[in-house]
Amino acid sequence: MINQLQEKYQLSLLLLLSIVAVLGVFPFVVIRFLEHNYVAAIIDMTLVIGIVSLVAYAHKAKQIRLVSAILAIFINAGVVTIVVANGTGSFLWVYPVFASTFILVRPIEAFIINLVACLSLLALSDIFETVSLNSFVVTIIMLSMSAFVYASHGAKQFSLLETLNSVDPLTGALNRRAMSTDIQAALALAERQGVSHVLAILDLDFFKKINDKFGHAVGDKVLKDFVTITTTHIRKHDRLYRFGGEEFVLLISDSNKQPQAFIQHLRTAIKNELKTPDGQEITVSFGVASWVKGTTADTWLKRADEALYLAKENGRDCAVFSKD
Ligand SMILES: Nc1nc2c(ncn2[C@@H]2O[C@H](COP(=O)(O)OP(=O)(O)OP(=O)(O)O)[C@@H](O)[C@H]2O)c(=O)[nH]1
Repeated sequence: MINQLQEKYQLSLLLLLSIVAVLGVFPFVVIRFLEHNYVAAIIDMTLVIGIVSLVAYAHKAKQIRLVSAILAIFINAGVVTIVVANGTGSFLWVYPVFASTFILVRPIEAFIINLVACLSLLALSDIFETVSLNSFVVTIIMLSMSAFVYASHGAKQFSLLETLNSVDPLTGALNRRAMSTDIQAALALAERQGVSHVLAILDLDFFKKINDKFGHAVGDKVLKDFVTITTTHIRKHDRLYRFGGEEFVLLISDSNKQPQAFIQHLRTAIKNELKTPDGQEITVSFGVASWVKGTTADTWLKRADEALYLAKENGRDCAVFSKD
């Protein structure tokens, strides 16, 4: 969800950049033509057309990160070219272009792109015969450093927001919001490409007794331990979500061809490793439902929940697979 928000934000920045390019650079294309400075006019025109085309492609293909990176390199290369070709007449464009780079790519990437552009300017342009090299170096370092600090701060805040939005604060498992988004994505993948997933609800057995006997704080620790243990036994692409209380959802990706064996292995591993403070084993019941054609998020969870009910009825510490 936050990722979608970030993509929309990045896309709106790209759109803004293309508007600025058209409104800010295009008049110079006309001015350069009128001045018969055709080289500069062609470079400016190439920049405008390149920026607008790349942004249109990003909008259509949703390749926002890739296009942003290409655009960052493109505008830096563009500003170096125009300064080399046009000299001090285009020199001031270096500053807004360097600052814009931090909007397009990660701070460290922007810093490197700026550095390469800066060194290219020093090597290729003769503007430093008229512009003070010391002033240029100091002002450009100040600009890049300020933009770097500001962009890094923004990136950290975004990552914190992402964590707050998608992670259960007690256990560190993903939360229900993330689960809803991922289930929808898994359903779309299954319908489009036949990449199916298995969904399991995991419920700790007699958890209330643990709370009653050892207190809520120990209950909390058991939940945390459960997440740590489970996470070490699932693969990178599998996802564990806290569904509520002592109930968790596991979304297992298609590449696991033997979900039954995997679930039984996981159940045994948790039983062997998850303990009460006095060393008693804690067991877990599983209700498991594979994706079938026509599955919705609600029916998938319902089938897993019904299977879990049967697992509890069967005496707990077991996994029941939905038959439909
Ligand atoms: N410590 C702790 N306990 C919680 C939390 N959320 C829910 N619980 C407790 O989990 C317990 C769930 O109890 P039940 O629904 O009866 O389930 P159970 O005792 O595990 O029994 P079965 O599921 O039938 O095996 C309740 O006592 C809740 O108070 C939590 O965040 N921390």
